[in-house]
Amino acid sequence: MDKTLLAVEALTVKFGKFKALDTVSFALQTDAGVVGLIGPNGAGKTTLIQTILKQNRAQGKLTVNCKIAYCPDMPEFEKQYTPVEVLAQALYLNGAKFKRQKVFAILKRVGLAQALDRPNGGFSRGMKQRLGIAVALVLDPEVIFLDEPTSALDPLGRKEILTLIKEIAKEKVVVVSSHLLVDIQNIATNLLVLNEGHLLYQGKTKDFLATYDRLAVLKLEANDLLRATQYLAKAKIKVTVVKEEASLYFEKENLAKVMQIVLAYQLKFYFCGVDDNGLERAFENIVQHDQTKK
Ligand SMILES: Nc1ncnc2c1ncn2[C@@H]1O[C@H](COP(=O)(O)OP(=O)(O)OP(=O)(O)O)[C@@H](O)[C@H]1O
Repeated sequence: MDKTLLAVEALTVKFGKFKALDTVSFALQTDAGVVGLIGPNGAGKTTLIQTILKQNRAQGKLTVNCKIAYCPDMPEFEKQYTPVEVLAQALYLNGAKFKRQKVFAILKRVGLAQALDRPNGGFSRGMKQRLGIAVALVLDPEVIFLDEPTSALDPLGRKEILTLIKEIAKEKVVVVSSHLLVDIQNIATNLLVLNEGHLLYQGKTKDFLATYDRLAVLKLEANDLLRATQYLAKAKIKVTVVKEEASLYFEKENLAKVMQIVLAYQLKFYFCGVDDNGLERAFENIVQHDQTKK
């Protein structure tokens, strides 16, 4: 049965008179998978993580029924330490025993098997990110918070870390805070959406997209853009034309009709469907219509 690992009720955090978090309530169950924690700059994401890690004074109720680990956006370690030594130190500082087999297994899992004996001072950002995740994993948490895990990485490094996060989330809850909404859309099954200290949404990513992003896109060869616009207008399908992208945006519910027209008139197209930017559009919509704003 799914267990509640962590719950916050009416959590409020003030810095002086300013409320960085305002009566935030949510719960994380064991089956939450990857949870995307998203919100504009200053929304309160870091404050929320720090408060859950008990680094801030807060009003409200915080219930933690599990072990939690945290990895910052740019993890740094004593430069001369090898990954094995970094993990040994983390275990030592947490009063846990060093188990060679376990440490090696974790370093292999995060993709550092080839760098076990190298001082981390020479590691790339991606490797340091992996080491940070390994440190979090070695403490056997049930929930891991990752702050901006892909922001400093190149596209390949980003992809690898996203795959690793999905893999870890098969057995743990991974809360990922990020501004890279395409990444979040790709990995998060659930979302926490914050704006100006208020929690605007918690729930499934797919329900969030269904509610706040109603658009699908047809990407065409530029020569066929005009023809496509005319045929769709004739079929009374409302579209938004983005000429520079040779794209037409329309309501998702018209997808089947649009496909029929595309095929019937043999329009040359690259893509027709729901794209990777849905979360960005949905996020803009919910933030723009935030009713909690005074
Ligand atoms: N120690 C502090 N003292 C005063 N104000 C603070 C403190 N920490 C955070 N704040 C304020 O609280 C608000 C929320 O900040 P927080 O860092 O949690 O936002 P965030 O969502 O993590 O933003 P970003 O995406 O920019 O990292 C901001 O207005 C910030 O200036």
